[in-house]
Amino acid sequence: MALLTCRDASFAYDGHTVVSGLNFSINSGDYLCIVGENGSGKSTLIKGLLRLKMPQSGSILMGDGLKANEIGYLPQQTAVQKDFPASTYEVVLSGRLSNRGIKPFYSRADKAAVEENLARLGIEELRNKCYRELSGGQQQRVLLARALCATHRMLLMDEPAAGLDPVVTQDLYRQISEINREMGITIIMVSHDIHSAVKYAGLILHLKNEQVFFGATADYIKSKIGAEFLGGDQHD
Ligand SMILES: Nc1ncnc2c1ncn2[C@@H]1O[C@H](COP(=O)(O)OP(=O)(O)OP(=O)(O)O)[C@@H](O)[C@H]1O
Repeated sequence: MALLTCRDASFAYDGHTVVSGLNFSINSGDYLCIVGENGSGKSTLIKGLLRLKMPQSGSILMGDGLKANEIGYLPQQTAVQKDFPASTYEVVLSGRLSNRGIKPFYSRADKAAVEENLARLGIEELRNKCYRELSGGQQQRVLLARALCATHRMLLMDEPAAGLDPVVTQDLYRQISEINREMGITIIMVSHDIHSAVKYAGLILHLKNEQVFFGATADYIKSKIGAEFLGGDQHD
């Protein structure tokens, strides 16, 4: 069975439907990019996949033994998060909170997971630095390490490269791609960077307040909607 299946799902705010006709499945190891113009429903769908928002109609099913606490999340950063007064180490360690259960202290396994993910993202030397003093790209790496501490199965990301310069953005996308290929972690990412989306993702979901495309990236590039979106101006 698929890891996640959206079946005829729609989402609404105060009874007003903002995205509908969602029908797609994600299998273990997939890399999906959700694309579309501003206000097309991408973040709303992410909230639905995280179970923070219930569908107005239809359903979202988890399969393959996936549990809600096995989904790591890399949010769009708010000003408050950027100013968080904790060290890199503490921020990454906090990714283990959902696995800790009722134990009052972090275990040796929790600390080992932090070391592993600091190393994986090449940020060991930032461990004692205050999170708010890091650059935007470094902060995203720390949040990625934190999300990896929470999951071995699926990462959801809402525009992880927002506000980063092009070089740092490409580095971040490369690292995310490695995490997908080398660790087999399923990636679902909202991206405004359509060119990077088609470069790295195997699957594309295009929203326009309804699902207008879901399928392989190669087919998306050949489709009318894909060609238009790739050729046109990005509204960002
Ligand atoms: N909390 C909310 N209450 C009411 N309407 C909302 C709320 N959040 C989003 N919306 C509306 O739902 C629609 C979809 O918004 P959503 O944030 O999902 O789009 P998006 O594709 O992620 O946009 P962007 O690319 O700008 O981030 C928009 O019309 C938005 O105004």
